[in-house]
Amino acid sequence: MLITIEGIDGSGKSTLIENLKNELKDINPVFTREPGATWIGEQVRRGIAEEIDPVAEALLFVADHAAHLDVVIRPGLSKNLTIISDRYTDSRYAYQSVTLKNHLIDPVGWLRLVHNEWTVRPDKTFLLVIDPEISIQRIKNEREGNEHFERLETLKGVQSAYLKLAAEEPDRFVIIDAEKDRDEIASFVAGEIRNLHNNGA
Ligand SMILES: Nc1ncnc2c1ncn2[C@@H]1O[C@H](COP(=O)(O)OP(=O)(O)O)[C@@H](O)[C@H]1O
Ligand SMILES: Cc1cn([C@H]2C[C@H](O)[C@@H](COP(=O)(O)OP(=O)(O)O)O2)c(=O)[nH]c1=O
Repeated sequence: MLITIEGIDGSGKSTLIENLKNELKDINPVFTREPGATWIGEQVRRGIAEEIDPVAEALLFVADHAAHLDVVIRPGLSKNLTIISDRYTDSRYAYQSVTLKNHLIDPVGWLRLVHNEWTVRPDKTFLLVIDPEISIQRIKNEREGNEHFERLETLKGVQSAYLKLAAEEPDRFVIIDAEKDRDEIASFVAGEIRNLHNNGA
């Protein structure tokens, strides 16, 4: 089973994942992430830091995804493991719909074509939703915040793209109020994943 955790920068994904590692020890899921599950992730990070051409950047994220499927996702699913990924394809549909909006007429349509036929659809996606002003504040408290995605206007656009995706696939997406207490969020998501795991087993 493939579970993904999505949300804008500073929405609390890493915090949630760390808590899930504790709460789901009995299930022993595989924790993974995009970008960065393979060496291609290092090139993606370089591309982000250098603010390379948005089409080149998008295709690096796609290359990272293809390698991630090959090395982690498909082998894990074939062993019937429960996989939890910190970001996945919806990150592309949400972020690149913003970064490519001045380059392509229909960025999401283009991205769907690029992924079709080889990607693997998640069984469930938990989307952390937060006021982008609050997420920016959270990020500022802990890091420099110079990644080019970590800008208020960008994060507002990314979040509305995420919400549109969630509205299109209500059975897959679970929307989480990311402004709630972190322990409350973690125990709710852990409970949902445990149920899915038990029903799928
Ligand atoms: N539910 C929460 N309430 C308040 N602060 C939170 C919550 N979840 C995470 N944080 C804090 O917000 C910041 C960003 O969280 P993080 O998990 O790194 O987000 P992301 O991985 O989505 O970028 C961290 O300082 C973290 O401690
Ligand atoms: C997976 C993915 C991430 N991103 C962005 C989101 C993040 O701002 C950035 C780096 O991802 P990530 O390492 O998850 O960020 P963080 O610094 O919060 O741990 O890349 C995309 O634009 N497209 C994608 O397909």
